[in-house]
Amino acid sequence: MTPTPRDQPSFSAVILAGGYATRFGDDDKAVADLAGKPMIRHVVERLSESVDTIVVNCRAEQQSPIESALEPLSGDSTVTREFAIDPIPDLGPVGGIKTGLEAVSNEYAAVVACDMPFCSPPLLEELAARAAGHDGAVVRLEDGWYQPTHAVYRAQPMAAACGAVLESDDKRIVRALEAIDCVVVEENDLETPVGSAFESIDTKEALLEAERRLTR
Ligand SMILES: Nc1nc2c(ncn2[C@@H]2O[C@H](COP(=O)(O)OP(=O)(O)OP(=O)(O)O)[C@@H](O)[C@H]2O)c(=O)[nH]1
Repeated sequence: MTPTPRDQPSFSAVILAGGYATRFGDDDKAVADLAGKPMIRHVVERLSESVDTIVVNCRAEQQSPIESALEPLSGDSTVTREFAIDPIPDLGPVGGIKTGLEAVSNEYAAVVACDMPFCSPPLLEELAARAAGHDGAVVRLEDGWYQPTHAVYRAQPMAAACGAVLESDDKRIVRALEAIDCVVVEENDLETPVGSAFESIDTKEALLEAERRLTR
């Protein structure tokens, strides 16, 4: 049965902004300019439609530039922003998800990558509704790939699963998804249009292409 909005638990958001963005070059893609605003700001502004608490996960030296990129945020003064700094950098997205979710006080949280400027609050709301009573909801695309960095999780079990994965030999995020009660939503079963929600900006070329679309 399709979940109704009434079933949707309130949720926080974690933005993953760590890592070294090797495909992007020397710059930090989180604060790279996209159509006149830092990329992470696109993500924060979108998520502010659906959540009242945003946890930004990054390395210690990224915090100050990201804070600058997010100030002042117009019209979202009700959104609380916190930072969750990776105790060990470069553990990959699994490490970032663990650190970010451990800082969340809500039972559920959306996890979104900082390089997904077209992330979709309505889609995350659908995933939150589908996750209700479970440990998470993640989309599987037609090509079989999961979209774990535009998903909703119950914070505590997913953080623990990520911790266990980091301790194991197989550090793939799919192992954490298998360890929790995660609802897998096939792309074709989604009620919300996906649009470009899952598009990640990994290179300078992708940034220019996204800029062209945003400014035309
Ligand atoms: N906290 C944390 N986040 C990470 C780490 N690696 C990647 N991420 C985040 O996970 C998301 C997906 O990252 P990827 O594109 O797979 O990796 P990346 O490091 O950003 O880029 P590449 O080096 O080009 O693969 C992005 O939001 C990154 O900010 C990490 O080591 N720690």
